[in-house]
Amino acid sequence: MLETEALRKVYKKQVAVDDVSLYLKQGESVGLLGPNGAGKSTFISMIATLMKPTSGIVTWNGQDVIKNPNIIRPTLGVVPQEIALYKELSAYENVKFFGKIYRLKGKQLEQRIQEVLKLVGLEDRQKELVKNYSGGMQRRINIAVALLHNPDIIIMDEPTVGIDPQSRHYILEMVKTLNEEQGMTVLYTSHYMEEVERLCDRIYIMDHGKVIATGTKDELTSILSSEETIHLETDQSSITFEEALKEQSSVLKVTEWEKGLKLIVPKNSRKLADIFQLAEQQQISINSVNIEVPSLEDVFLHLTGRRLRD
Ligand SMILES: Nc1ncnc2c1ncn2[C@@H]1O[C@H](COP(=O)(O)OP(=O)(O)OP(=O)(O)O)[C@@H](O)[C@H]1O
Repeated sequence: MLETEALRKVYKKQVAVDDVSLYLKQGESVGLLGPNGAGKSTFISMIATLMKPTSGIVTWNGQDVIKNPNIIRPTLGVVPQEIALYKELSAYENVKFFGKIYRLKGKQLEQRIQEVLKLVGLEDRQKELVKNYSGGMQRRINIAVALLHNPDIIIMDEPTVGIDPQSRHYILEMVKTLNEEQGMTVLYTSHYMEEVERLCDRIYIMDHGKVIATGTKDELTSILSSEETIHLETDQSSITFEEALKEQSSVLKVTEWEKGLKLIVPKNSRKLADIFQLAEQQQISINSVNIEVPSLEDVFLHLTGRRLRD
């Protein structure tokens, strides 16, 4: 088990990670969900022994990782956010270079190179120079490098940011396979709640350096189980309509979404008739109404008053 206790990092005066306690059991897939700047990269740099914490504890099977980084390094694969590859070399040459750093040799090295290239779906294009790869393909090679030494745990820092949909789909499926079929323990950071919902058994929601909620998706959304979300699709935006809705006693929150307004109301509050009446008074046409169970995005909004992607 990998565990942190009150892990903290202060950069000059900025508290980037504020006493975060988290655990990862063997074989679990755990998500760290939070907006940009929440402290996710700093947190995982500390558990990956790439950065010293200001205070706090990291243990791997009960042993102190900060005092002795070598107890975790051989079992850990880290996929950083930045692409860390030699662009003038081919994918094969890159993976081989890093394999040698992991002290793999000869037949074993060749075998592992081909296994990881196959895993990331790029074995057919391994001879091409990395500079000619798309951003998504480069990310996949970055992941291949992290898997070379057959780690038990993989830590991925927002691996799908800014890449093409095909590579994104490939990476998500691969993470699922690594976890479900090969039993690899996964720590996956993202600001895309749908990725974390899809991949992770348990989720930590982080904001401003702190863990603000944790649990399974069902446990987290049950924070809002007494509420439901109404999506109103309208043909125009209207501040007065929005304000009128906010004044309704049983409307808890009103926010905008791309096609209209999103309302959080107590469950079964039977607000629809009132909403339609208000819309008519304001001469707003409602094109569709959709009542939804809450998502992790709603949980984040509820806890912080902001949207995840602000
Ligand atoms: N080297 C540094 N020196 C000073 N402040 C830093 C440094 N690295 C990060 N920070 C600050 O610490 C906070 C947390 O940053 P961090 O990169 O860990 O967040 P994040 O959740 O990973 O976001 P992102 O996805 O944008 O990287 C931010 O406010 C950031 O500006």
